Amino acid sequence: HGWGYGATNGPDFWADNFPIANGPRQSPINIVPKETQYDPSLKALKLRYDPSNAKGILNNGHSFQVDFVDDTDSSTLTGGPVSGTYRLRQFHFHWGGSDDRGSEHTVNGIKFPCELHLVHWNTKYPSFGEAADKPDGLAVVGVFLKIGAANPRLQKVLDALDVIKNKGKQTTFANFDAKTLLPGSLDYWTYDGSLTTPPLLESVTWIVLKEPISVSPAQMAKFRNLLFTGEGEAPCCMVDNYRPPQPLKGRQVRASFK
Ligand SMILES: NS(O)(O)c1ccc(OCc2cn(-c3ccccc3)nn2)cc1
Ligand SMILES: [Zn+2]
Repeated sequence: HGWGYGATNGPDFWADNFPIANGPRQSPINIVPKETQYDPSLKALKLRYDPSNAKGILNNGHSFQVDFVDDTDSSTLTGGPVSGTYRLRQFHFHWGGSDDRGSEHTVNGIKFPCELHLVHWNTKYPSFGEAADKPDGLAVVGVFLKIGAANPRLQKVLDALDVIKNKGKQTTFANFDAKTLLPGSLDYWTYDGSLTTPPLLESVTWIVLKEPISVSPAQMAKFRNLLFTGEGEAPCCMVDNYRPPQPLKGRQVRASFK
């Protein structure tokens, strides 16, 4: 049976098939703001997303993701801690079975109910797959979701979930502006890390935004209606699909803000 988030295939078992799980630059981490270092040389993050690049929405059995056409430089990340141009490939979320947990990164040990990941790959490589195992191959922007007022920007995504309830289901998802999911401030923390799911490749420059966006309890309930399981299998709710924080192992976390 493949990796997952269950009692017999969850994060504590991943090292069996993916020994890099115990590597030197694993993600997520707990961010302790007082131990981060403000770096005045860090540039402002520049995110330019073209809504027409949105392609589809897929339940991949671990989360759901919105995939983007990434054969041109029309949806990119530049500036921030990276050099060069990174293309938006997909975004997805991690969330808990209740509002007290669900994020992968934590801040002073605090868990948020949900965390959004916008996944980009370095165009110095020919494709996502080629970039995915290079130390500077990927850049993921992490955005915390905090319980509050319903977030209208999430609604189009949440309304699509009913038709992708089961693992392997997908549907078209056109004309979506991922920029609408970003908070007002692009202040960020950044550190060198990894994919937070197998294959756990140590290829990610993490860019975690300080300001959360809002999500309501009713909207969180919609995430929890998804299933890890395929049609015809005993249904298992897609919840708690987050890896806990990993050892920092001497890494420095830099802040783009004072
Ligand atoms: N949660 S997260 O944002 O850290 C995150 C982001 C992206 C992920 O991609 C997994 C993956 C790797 N590959 C792959 C394909 C071809 C060659 C090598 C790898 N395909 N999917 C996993 C976790
Ligand atoms: Zn993720």
